[in-house]
Amino acid sequence: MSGPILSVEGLGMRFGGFRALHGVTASFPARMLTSVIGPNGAGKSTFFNLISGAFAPSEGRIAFEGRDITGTPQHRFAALGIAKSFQITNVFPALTALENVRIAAQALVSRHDVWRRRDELPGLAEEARSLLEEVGLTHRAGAPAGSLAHGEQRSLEIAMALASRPRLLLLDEPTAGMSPKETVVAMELIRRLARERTVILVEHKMKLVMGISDRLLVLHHGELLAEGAPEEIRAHPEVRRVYLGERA
Ligand SMILES: Nc1ncnc2c1ncn2[C@@H]1O[C@H](COP(=O)(O)OP(=O)(O)OP(=O)(O)O)[C@@H](O)[C@H]1O
Repeated sequence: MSGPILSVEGLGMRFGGFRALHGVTASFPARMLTSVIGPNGAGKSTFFNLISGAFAPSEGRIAFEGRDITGTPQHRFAALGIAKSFQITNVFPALTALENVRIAAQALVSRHDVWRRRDELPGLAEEARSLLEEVGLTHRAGAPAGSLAHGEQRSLEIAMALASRPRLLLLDEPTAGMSPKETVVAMELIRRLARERTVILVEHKMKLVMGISDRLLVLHHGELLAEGAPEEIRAHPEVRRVYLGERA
């Protein structure tokens, strides 16, 4: 097994006097799918916002590939090799699926090539097509993004996140609002994506991620309650008590 791609030490976040997250120390192995789960209010979104740079932590450190990135502004994350896809649908509805991905890819390339017309940048259309293929949307390339089904739009957002060629992909409740059928497709996609890169997934529904995760972290009341392989988490008495509740 290779070393951790991301590690957090004593990570914490306060909102005014309220401690939403406290003392979380954990490592995320490279090329694995780790899910961060926990009941309502456990601190999952706060944790996601800290490791994706949306908030600077009130306490603790974050290291990416051995480098301290604590407090790095969010707009620098893509250049570091970290991308995220949000719960909120984030596509340009009037543009085609392909154009949406091409724009995401352009945003990175054109930063280094400001004099050229953006639509002339070489290789971008091909790059966008291969990203659409990776998320299973080739057949929808020419469709306006706004006409895609909800699940397809979420896959499109993932393709846009992949445009920065991240080594670490962060996903916040990627199946929120999906039908059961769309959820199955999304889970298969995420599992496939995790073969090529590291994925950290934040999810409320434990059952959903048990089958696809290599490892799980369980948060409860803002603290790390447990971590381990799915079978360890499933059998963990504290997790069963706080999370599975009625079946404990
Ligand atoms: N901006 C904020 N200001 C004040 N309190 C906050 C803020 N964001 C989160 N909290 C509180 O911090 C705690 C953890 O919230 P968080 O959203 O991280 O949990 P969660 O595990 O994602 O929950 P859920 O599954 O319900 O989305 C909650 O009690 C929440 O009310």
